[in-house]
Formats: sequence, structure tokens, C-alpha cells
Amino acid sequence: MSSGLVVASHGRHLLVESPEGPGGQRLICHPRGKKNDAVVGDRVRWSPTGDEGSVEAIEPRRNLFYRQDELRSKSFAANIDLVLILIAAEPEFSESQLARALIAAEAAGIAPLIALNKSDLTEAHARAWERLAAYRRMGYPVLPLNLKHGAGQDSVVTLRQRLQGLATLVLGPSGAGKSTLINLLAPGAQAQTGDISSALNSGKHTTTHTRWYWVDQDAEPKARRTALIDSPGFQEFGLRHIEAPQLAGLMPDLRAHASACRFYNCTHLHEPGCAVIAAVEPGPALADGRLSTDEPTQREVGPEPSVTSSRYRIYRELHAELSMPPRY
Ligand SMILES: Nc1nc2c(ncn2[C@@H]2O[C@H](COP(=O)(O)OP(=O)(O)OP(=O)(O)O)[C@@H](O)[C@H]2O)c(=O)[nH]1
Ligand SMILES: [Zn+2]
Repeated sequence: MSSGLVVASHGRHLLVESPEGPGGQRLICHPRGKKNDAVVGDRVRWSPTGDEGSVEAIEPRRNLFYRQDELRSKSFAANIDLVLILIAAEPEFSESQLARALIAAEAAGIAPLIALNKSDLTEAHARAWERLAAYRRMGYPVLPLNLKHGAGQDSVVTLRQRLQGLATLVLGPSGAGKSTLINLLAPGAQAQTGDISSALNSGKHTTTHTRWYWVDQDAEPKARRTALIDSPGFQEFGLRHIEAPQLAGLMPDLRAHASACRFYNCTHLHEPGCAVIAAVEPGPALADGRLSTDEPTQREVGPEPSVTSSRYRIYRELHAELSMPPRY
């Protein structure tokens, strides 16, 4: 049996790359048995079956990033180091989509990085940057980016350094610059896309499946350590795999207050003595915006940042969505 890395998946077809050779050998594989649960980023063991291969086993995963809606769960990728959420000054990003992606990253235990592209659109960029203030306060890294001015642009150089040696899943709404980013950082991507499409014989579906691109395969020194994973699906980001009571723990701004609630099983929706509600700003009924707590450590580091009203609205919406019985 040989070992390999799943670099693309489409339905029951997987493209598996073996480590041999300068470009790696790529081979179509099919999962053995009914279950097709290998995803891009999986290390698998396969055996030859004629011209193709059969996946016999999946190595244990470090993590699995996925989404789940009413009907099914869909994996983005396994064994990733970083989730890069690429948004832009224009088109205006949806805070709810951003929040969902961050919650999914928290749930999977994968570090996120937010990049705000199109900094050349100065005014729109400043407005969008302001909309991200709460996310910076929560401790999420946010990087301004200008992909239009090419690989030599300072922000692109900075981003490249941040991604060095990592397998990064790139997520973003349409129009934010995902293709521009991948073509810029992974110069071989075009060619790799062609290979993948012809290998999987799904030319018309090239944009609907997840693909793994080496950033450093064609660069000097040649290596296969830094990768970008392109995956569609930012628009319909189902979080049904998360239970409603877990939700606040996956939102750092709410989490910072939740331990001070009067009831240990507080839903932060209506309870008396809820420290999350007390921290929501502004809002007439919840105006004081401060926490009364006797926790000494909290007093030493000062009050935690408040919860913006839009973050709290997103929490309520998601909580309602995750509390609904499934409608299969
Ligand atoms: N002004 C400006 N435009 C940019 C920048 N980066 C990308 N664009 C433009 O934004 C548009 C969308 O970029 P794409 O890379 O096609 O975006 P995408 O996210 O792949 O979008 P889809 O193909 O719809 O998924 C293109 O016209 C790019 O030229 C930037 O830094 N500044
Ligand atoms: Zn509460």
C-alpha cells in the first residue's frame, strides 16, 4: 500500500498525490466501500486497481473543518493549520457570514485569520475596517490587504510570511478576491486546476469542489510545505453540528462574560443576572454596559470589552436556528 495526500475531491472521485517525484504523482482513487469520507487534506493509504487506486484507510486527522445544514454535512478540508477568511472593502461583507465562519473555526479548533482586501478603495476600506473593530478587540488577527497591486505589495508580502509552512483553507464571499489571491500566491494554480479538472473529468464543475494548491512547489527552493485550499460554500454556512448551549463558548466576546452569569446554564436570552446581556451595548434596557463581578482576576485586567448589538443579534439568530428541531 502507498500513502498519499487527497488534493481534490469531487463526489466519489478523489485525486491523491503521492510524495514521489518533483511534482508528485497524482492518481484518481475511489473509496473502498460505501463510505466516502476522505476529504481534501486527508493522508490516506491506497492500493492500485488498474489505472486508478482504491483508498484503503484514512490516517487519523488533526482536525476537520466542516459545515452542516438541515440535510447533510459537507466537509471543507482536514488537517489544516489556518482558516483565512478573505473579505473586501467591496462588495460589503456580511457580518453574519463572517461570524459563522469564525464559530466553525473555533469549533474545529483551527486558528482563523481575517484579511480585508481592496485597501486601495480607501473610503470603503476604512468603513469596513471600522465594522471589524469588535473582531480586533476579541483578539482575532485582521490584516489589511491589497491584492490588486500584485505580489510585491507590502501587505501581500506580509500575508505570504504569515502563511509560510502552513496549510491554509481560504474562505470568502464571491468577489472578495479569492481567485486573485490564489493565482498570486500559488503561481502553478492555473496549471494545477487544469490537471485536476481533466483528471477528475469534470471540467464544468471546476469551481464546485475543494482543491489543494502548493504555494512553493514551483518556487525556489522547491518544496511542498505551504498550501492553499480553495473551497466554495461561504454563502451557505450551516452550523447544525453545533449545539445551541455551546454557541456562546465559541464567541469570544460573549464567552468573556458568560462565566459571570447567575445561572450556570444561562442561555443569555432572557435570564435575570445574565452578565452577557449586561455587557451588550448600547440598547436602552441594557444600558449600563458594565459587569459587576467579584472575580479578582477580572478586576485586575479591567473590564472585558462589551458585546456589540450586532454580535448579540447574531447570537440570538444562531441560537434560534440551532434550537429548532431538524426538519428532515
Ligand atoms: N480595487 C481592487 N480590486 C481587487 C483587488 N483584489 C481583487 N480585485 C478585483 O476584485 C474582483 C473580484 O476578484 P476575484 O479574485 O475574481 O474574486 P473571487 O473572490 O474569486 O470571486 P468569485 O470568482 O466570484 O468567487 C476582480 O475584478 C479583481 O480584479 C484589490 O486589492 N483592489
Ligand atoms: Zn447569561
